[in-house]
Amino acid sequence: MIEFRSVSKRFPDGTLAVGEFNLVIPARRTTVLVGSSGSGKTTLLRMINRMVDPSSGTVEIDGESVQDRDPVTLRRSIGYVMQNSGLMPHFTVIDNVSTVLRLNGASRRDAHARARELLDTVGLDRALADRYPSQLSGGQQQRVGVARGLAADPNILLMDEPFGAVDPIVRSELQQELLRLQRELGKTVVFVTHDIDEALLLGDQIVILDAGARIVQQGSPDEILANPADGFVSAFIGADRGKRALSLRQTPHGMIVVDADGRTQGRLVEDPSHAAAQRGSAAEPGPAAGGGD
Ligand SMILES: Nc1ncnc2c1ncn2[C@@H]1O[C@H](COP(=O)(O)OP(=O)(O)OP(=O)(O)O)[C@@H](O)[C@H]1O
Repeated sequence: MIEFRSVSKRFPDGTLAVGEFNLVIPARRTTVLVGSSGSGKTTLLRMINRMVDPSSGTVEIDGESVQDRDPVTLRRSIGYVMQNSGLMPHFTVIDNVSTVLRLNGASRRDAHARARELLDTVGLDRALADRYPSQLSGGQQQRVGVARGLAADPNILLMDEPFGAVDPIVRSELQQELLRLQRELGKTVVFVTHDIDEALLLGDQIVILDAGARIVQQGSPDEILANPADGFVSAFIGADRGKRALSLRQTPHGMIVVDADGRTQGRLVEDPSHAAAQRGSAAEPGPAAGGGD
């Protein structure tokens, strides 16, 4: 678990990037920080691994203040994936992925063996291991970035707009890969994005931020979609637009679902898993059903 307690960050030029910020980030879940440009998302992320130190307040990991940890060791124990992959251009893929392992003392042979496994984990062909970053597509570079972030098998993975610079199709593939990885690995992921659709897709917890990292709303995707806290959140999630505002319409052919523009989107069907759960609970003998004669 990561906890921000009354954290503020004022940069030397006087900019207040984060003001009195409090948040609990649960372990083994994905928390998405979403907000417009300059709302302090990156600053928050970087305070977790001490790339930025708070001006006041504390950031704790499992109850221990990160200020009490050596910044270099702390940084190597936390995965960090950024936009444009942040790969070292003169290192091959395999060397980029194995750098942290080597810094942590692994032999070259062991580090490379582990790095090859990581290429499998993120869905990259091992044949790419000896290429340089410039010889990869943007999507492949981001996968290498994720492999590198996972190299030290960190409990925490910080992701700063990792899919922001790739085209929409590749972006969607990478999002699906992250969902799969998260199901398999169960890391504590803190993910920063501008994109509310990405936030709703990936987040177990979503934190919507305004300037100065003021929390406008925090909750699960369901909670936020069903109950936007105010007009700002409604506008941000597009609550009244397109597929976010579905309604039922009776037609001569049956009931259909239409979007905010009146375009047909589909029909209502029973959710099979929900129906099965309902049947299961109906089959269990309730208190009144027991006892008999
Ligand atoms: N080193 C710095 N010195 C001064 N001001 C800074 C510094 N780094 C960030 N800021 C300012 O702090 C505020 C928050 O920046 P931050 O990068 O955390 O926002 P963000 O939400 O991640 O933005 P974006 O989505 O554009 O990346 C901004 O006003 C920014 O200009």
